[in-house]
Amino acid sequence: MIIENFKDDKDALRAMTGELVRHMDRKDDGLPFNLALSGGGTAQKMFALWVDEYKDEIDWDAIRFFWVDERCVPPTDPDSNYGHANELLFKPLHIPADHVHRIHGEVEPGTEAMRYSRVVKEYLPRHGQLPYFDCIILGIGGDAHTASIFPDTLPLLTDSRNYAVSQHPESHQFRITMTGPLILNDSPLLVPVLGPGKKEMLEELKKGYSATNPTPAAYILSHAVEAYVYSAVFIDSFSRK
Ligand SMILES: O=C1O[C@H](COP(=O)(O)O)[C@@H](O)[C@H](O)[C@H]1O
Repeated sequence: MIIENFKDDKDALRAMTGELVRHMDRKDDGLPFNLALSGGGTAQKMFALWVDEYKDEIDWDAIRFFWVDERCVPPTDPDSNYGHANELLFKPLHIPADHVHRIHGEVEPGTEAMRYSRVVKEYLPRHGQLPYFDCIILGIGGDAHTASIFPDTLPLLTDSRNYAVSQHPESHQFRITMTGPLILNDSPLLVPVLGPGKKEMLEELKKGYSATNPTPAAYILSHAVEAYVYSAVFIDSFSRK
């Protein structure tokens, strides 16, 4: 895991986007680039920057969009991760609907987690037994949750399903989340960490996953083959193999 600190959110997102573009350039099999998006405030900033600065810099037509997680609400709900991507990215860039594979947050969560697990299984190539994304953009919350795997839903880190149902510990909102084995199936993890209240959590992350720091983010970042954290929350840059 490498954590690099930048002077502000935009610079962190620019560095992350540069790495995304390098991954796209390296892919030379002529097949679509399968990208898994996260949601939340960080993703909203990222979409706005992409439209402002990367409209003509990224081959948008080559990308097929998937999600790391979704809140179980309709797409028109202000909480919908797809809803933000649609308003802030897909509509402004005229992304074709058949390039977007969203999680149906409006459907019964258990049924939808199974359906989306199948979609990903059928659509994506495999590495070993599991589907493989060309890049996963992963977020981390102030409580060190990642995807929608929260400190009180740790079994999802080793769940054998591709996607499963989770629940936010405070709001009790249902979520559908990619599970640990799929997140850790060799896909490059690009991890922008922006927003207030995340400094302490990042300092803890540097210590790695242990009995005293058993958080979802620490588990994922400690077990990932390649994970790069782009932050702007004022910690020293850090690298650990
Ligand atoms: O609830 C969620 O939170 C995380 C982090 O979001 P942020 O607002 O702190 O940037 C996000 O990665 C995840 O996709 C989302 O559903």
